Amino acid sequence: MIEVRDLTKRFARHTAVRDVSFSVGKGEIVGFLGPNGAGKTTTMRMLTGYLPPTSGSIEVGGCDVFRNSIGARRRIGYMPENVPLYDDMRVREYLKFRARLKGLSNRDARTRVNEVIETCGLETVRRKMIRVLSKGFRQRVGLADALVHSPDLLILDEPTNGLDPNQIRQIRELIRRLGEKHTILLSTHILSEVEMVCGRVIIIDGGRVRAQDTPTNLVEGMRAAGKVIAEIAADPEVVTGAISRLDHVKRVTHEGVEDGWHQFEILVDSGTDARERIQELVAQNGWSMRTLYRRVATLEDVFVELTRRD
Ligand SMILES: Nc1ncnc2c1ncn2[C@@H]1O[C@H](COP(=O)(O)OP(=O)(O)OP(=O)(O)O)[C@@H](O)[C@H]1O
Repeated sequence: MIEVRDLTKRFARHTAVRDVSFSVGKGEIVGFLGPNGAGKTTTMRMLTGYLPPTSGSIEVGGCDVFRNSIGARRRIGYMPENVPLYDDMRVREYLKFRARLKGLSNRDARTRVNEVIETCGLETVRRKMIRVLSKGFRQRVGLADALVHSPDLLILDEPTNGLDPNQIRQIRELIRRLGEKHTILLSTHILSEVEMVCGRVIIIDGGRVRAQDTPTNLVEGMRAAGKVIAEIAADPEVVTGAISRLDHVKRVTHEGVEDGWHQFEILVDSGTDARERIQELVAQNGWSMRTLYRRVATLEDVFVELTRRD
């Protein structure tokens, strides 16, 4: 459904997106993750044809987004980060207006608007002015707008941004339902959301793709790399230095202290387990230790590991 090849976008001297390539198959729900400023919005704006790339190519449903922009846009429903709505229009009137702008006949527009109002749970507010809607309902209107011309592909830029936990859950459920009929590319900062709805994840940072895989494979890869947590009552600098010198230990981070017990996070090489050697080290030095366990990795660990700045 989406084929992105060597996509680059430069703004004056700043390169926001560099040589990004990925594809999204029909029916997939793909999470697009990255820290602030990673290049997610810039990439999504290029995918939807709003921003021309400096170089590279994008095909959506077999149409080149720039050479055949009308064909591509017909297949794309885009919900930008801050949904621009007309506050002085009523929900139904606004959606009808948008449907007509997207080329639907008067009759088709009426039918589709009724359908998307139902799909997006907007029945109770269909006659309300957009100005009076809560943020959750505004997001639904944005989604209904993205859906009104029956696109195959939905591109959603932080659809749950700024919503309360109940609204987040409702929008997430809606996205999951939409995923039964549509291909979805979705950017978000909420990693638990990605684990719940996305079959695959693309992580970008500094404008480059750092990883793309299923959430499970990413987490498994991380788990294989392994993290051990230890709480030791001894000088943290001495402990950090000694553990760092053990074989297969990649990094030791002093996480904090509680009642004299210093907590350390120890990253070890794939397939190794440093716990026995840490135990020996603690015994040899006569330190006290109250915790030593391997920690199960989460998608958040993968994200932090791939995008950390130090
Ligand atoms: N029109 C522009 N002119 C100049 N620089 C820009 C422009 N748009 C974006 N940038 C820069 O490109 C980089 C990527 O921005 P982008 O908005 O794509 O990031 P993002 O991953 O969507 O971040 P966020 O999660 O904060 O929305 C940033 O450094 C940003 O300042």
